[in-house]
Amino acid sequence: MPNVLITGASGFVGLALTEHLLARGDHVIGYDLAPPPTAALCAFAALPGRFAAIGGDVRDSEMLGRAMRMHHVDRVVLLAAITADAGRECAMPQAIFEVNVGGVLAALNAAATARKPRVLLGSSGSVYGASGRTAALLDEVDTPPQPEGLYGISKQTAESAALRLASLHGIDLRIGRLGTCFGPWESETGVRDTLSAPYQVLQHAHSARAVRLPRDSRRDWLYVRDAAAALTALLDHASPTSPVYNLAAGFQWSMTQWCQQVAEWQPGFDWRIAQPDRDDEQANVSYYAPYDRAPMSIERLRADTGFAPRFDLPAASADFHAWLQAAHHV
Ligand SMILES: O=C(O)[C@H]1O[C@H](OP(=O)(O)OP(=O)(O)OC[C@H]2O[C@@H](n3ccc(=O)[nH]c3=O)[C@H](O)[C@@H]2O)[C@H](O)[C@@H](O)[C@@H]1O
Repeated sequence: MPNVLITGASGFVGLALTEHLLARGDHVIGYDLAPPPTAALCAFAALPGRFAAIGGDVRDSEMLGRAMRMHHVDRVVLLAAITADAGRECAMPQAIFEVNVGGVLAALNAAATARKPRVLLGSSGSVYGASGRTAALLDEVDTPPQPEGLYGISKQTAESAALRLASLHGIDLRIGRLGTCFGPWESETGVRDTLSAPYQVLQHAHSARAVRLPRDSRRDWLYVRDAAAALTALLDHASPTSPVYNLAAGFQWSMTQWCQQVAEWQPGFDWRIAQPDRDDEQANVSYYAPYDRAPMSIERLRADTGFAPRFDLPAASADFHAWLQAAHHV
């Protein structure tokens, strides 16, 4: 069974990927500043794979190298990130680059001191930036990356810098641009400034607060269990035809459809699109941007790995609801 080191393993996508890999018997070494939540440790203990957590700084190349050598790591997935909003961009611009770019370079240098494991860099659809306003479909070849925020800029920089360093070291590097995830294990990690809109709606619903959407909004929401499967498909692939892949859903649905799903679980759930002319009604769900980003193409991923998402909206909704109930979140 492969030994997989995951940076950012205590985060939203990191926990989902760890669970997915442990379920098939991989050994996972979670490397993160923060410890995994207790609920995740309990879930991991019931799975066939072995899990070990290391508390460490992602910028510390020596410590990463020691962890890779000690655990005979054959695969590395880089998910540690600061997902910044405008406030954090102003407050700590350097830290965003130190972690999102510096942490990636530190891990690649560490990998060069170990058995040169295969490396998968978790990048982001945010690298497309302004292209998302105009393109019909965000494609790895045809769509120019035009990141607008420091987060997207740092991710694009990480992609280019990682490709250069991996080539110098002779390391097998793959890059997966993640779509916008929702689902189990999402929480406020303190370094992710905008929680997904589906999660915000759930938080309001569970606190018996009415939801007022800023507008209806369509997006190619990616259920995090599909994100974990897509990352795994790219990680497993013997010889990808390209270094960069979109990891996305391939279909869209709207936030009003999500509210309808939540209303099925929670009778009496009060939601609507905010009507500012009615008593100055304010929206209480924040979207990432004032426009709907174009969906990401998954044709390259589908053609090369055979990946197909398992969770359309009804399937994701049913699975998420069952998970929330089992975890006593509802
Ligand atoms: O969709 C995306 O764009 C992003 O999705 C995920 O990010 P996510 O899991 O949603 O973020 P968090 O839930 O905040 O997890 C990040 C983790 O990194 C860790 N981290 C962050 C910063 C740091 O310096 N060190 C460190 O270990 C945090 O403790 C946290 O556990 C991926 O991890 C990112 O690489 C990806 O770019």
